[in-house]
Amino acid sequence: MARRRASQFLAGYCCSKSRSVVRRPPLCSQEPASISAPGLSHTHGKATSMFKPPLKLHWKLSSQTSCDIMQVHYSRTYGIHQRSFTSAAINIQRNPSFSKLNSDDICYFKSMLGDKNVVQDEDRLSAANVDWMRKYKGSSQLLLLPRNTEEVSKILRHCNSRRLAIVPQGGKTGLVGGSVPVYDEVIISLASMDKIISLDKGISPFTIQHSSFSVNGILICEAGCILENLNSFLANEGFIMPLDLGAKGSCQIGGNVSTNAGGLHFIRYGSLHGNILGLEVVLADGTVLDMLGTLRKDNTGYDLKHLFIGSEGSLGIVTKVSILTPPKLLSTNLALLACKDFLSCQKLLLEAKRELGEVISAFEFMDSGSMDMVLAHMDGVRNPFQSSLYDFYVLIETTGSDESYDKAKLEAFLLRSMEGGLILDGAVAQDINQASSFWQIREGMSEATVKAGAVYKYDLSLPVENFYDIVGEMRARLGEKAKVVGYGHLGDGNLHLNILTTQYDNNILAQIEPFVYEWTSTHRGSISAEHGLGLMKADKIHYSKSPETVQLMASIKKLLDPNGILNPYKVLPQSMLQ
Ligand SMILES: O=C(O)CC[C@@H](O)C(=O)O
Ligand SMILES: [Zn+2]
Repeated sequence: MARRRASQFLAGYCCSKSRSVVRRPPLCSQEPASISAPGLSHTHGKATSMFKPPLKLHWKLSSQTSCDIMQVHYSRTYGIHQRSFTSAAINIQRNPSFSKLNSDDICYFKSMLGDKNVVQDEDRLSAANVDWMRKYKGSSQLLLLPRNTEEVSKILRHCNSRRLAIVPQGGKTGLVGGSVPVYDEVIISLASMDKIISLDKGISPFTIQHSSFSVNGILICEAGCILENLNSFLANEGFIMPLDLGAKGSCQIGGNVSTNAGGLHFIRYGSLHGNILGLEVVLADGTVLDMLGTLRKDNTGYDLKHLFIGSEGSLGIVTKVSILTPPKLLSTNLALLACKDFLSCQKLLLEAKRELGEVISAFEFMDSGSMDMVLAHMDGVRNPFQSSLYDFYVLIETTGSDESYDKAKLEAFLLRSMEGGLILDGAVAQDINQASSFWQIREGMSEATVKAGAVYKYDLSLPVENFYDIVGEMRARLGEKAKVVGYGHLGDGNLHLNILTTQYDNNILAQIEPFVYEWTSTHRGSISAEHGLGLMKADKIHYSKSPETVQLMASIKKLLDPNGILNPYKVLPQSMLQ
């Protein structure tokens, strides 16, 4: 790969018109289909036809692809079976203490929710029983659609007294089987609870029943609000959500909170533990816990909301959320860069933190296998570079309030990095369409892995110095049997290790696990950085948490949900709870 001269690299965007790039246009954006791309140093003449209008990503697979995956899975792993896992290691029996639904239960739910919110229709049930990857599948006979907290409370009170297990369901975009039933759990969908209750803008706050304080950018909404809709609403008011995910078009804020989702802007805005100001949660017995505060500081007793953030619906159902929303800044810049090795990516991160500091709003990374995969499987995603593939790519987004200063700062940083050899090639988005097309590459990764065939997914937190080693070790272990790719949130030390094969195979799985968990544990990493444990890793928690810690978690679960009806078989080993 030829090193580019820095002057070549910078020629385009230095001379280009200064335009801020705004990510993620609202739905139905009417951006022009073609653009001139003076800023893409290696895409002159190519970009105009290359970049298409932004596509919305909803993590919905075409039925053809989905069926193929299901078929492979069913026929090769379990035959026709009500449970559908990629992992033979998951071998859980239905909890015998749970009751089976009867006609009285259905009558009760219908009288309380109305017929149309008590779903027994086969098609809708089969959609609700399976996760978006079509890897995890339950056999629930009932989907309930409560419209408010009171209805959630009544459902839980009834289910608890009858010992009917339940699974709370948001947008079903999870990757660890946490949001679908394992057996016949009643599915409680929060989709109908999608009201925005208030936004305190700090100037003329709406009336908020829980607080009369006026602090900038506090949104209160119901749990079923779709993340992207919240962001669109906030954009008009001058704010943004502190959270951004590839699945934003489908995922719901209640699910985001329950899984403590991380995503693309974590490096800037941090964890939901820091951004959630309050929650309303319904406990297993129907008790409504009103913790819907809007205060930045509140040390009165234990801060119980944190128990529910990331508990994956195993301790209670989140029904309302109060969240800090940062101001929407006007200047956004996005650069897609190619690096020769992982060490360069690491150094680039260090230098970027030093030189760009807090204006960095995303620092994403992908290896050449990931790029190759997304180009092969995602329609409309194009390689913005003329060279075939580089070994590593980094996506840096900066967001600030001073357009010319931010742009000049980023340009100077890129120039220095290129001269220092950390960057081989690069492109800076010149407008919204180019920015969207860069993000499509990164945001298309997850869907591409599923379209590529059978995929084993690992979501690891690792010290940056060991971050990429596991990819090499896994390649050495698996040889030709699988394609191993790595991408993720380098700025947060979060690697998405994806192992792609043509079909799910227990021999391959045995070569991956427990090795991947042991390796992560040895390097003092986490086996669950941002996707949760769900069903996939409930019995793997000990790789990242001490026995005493897991024991305390099990005690808390038993205290809050003595009958174990909330999202059973997930998060903690079943053996500790029955
Ligand atoms: O599919 C994956 O492995 C990761 C999904 C998501 O967390 C992402 O960062 O794209
Ligand atoms: Zn991620």
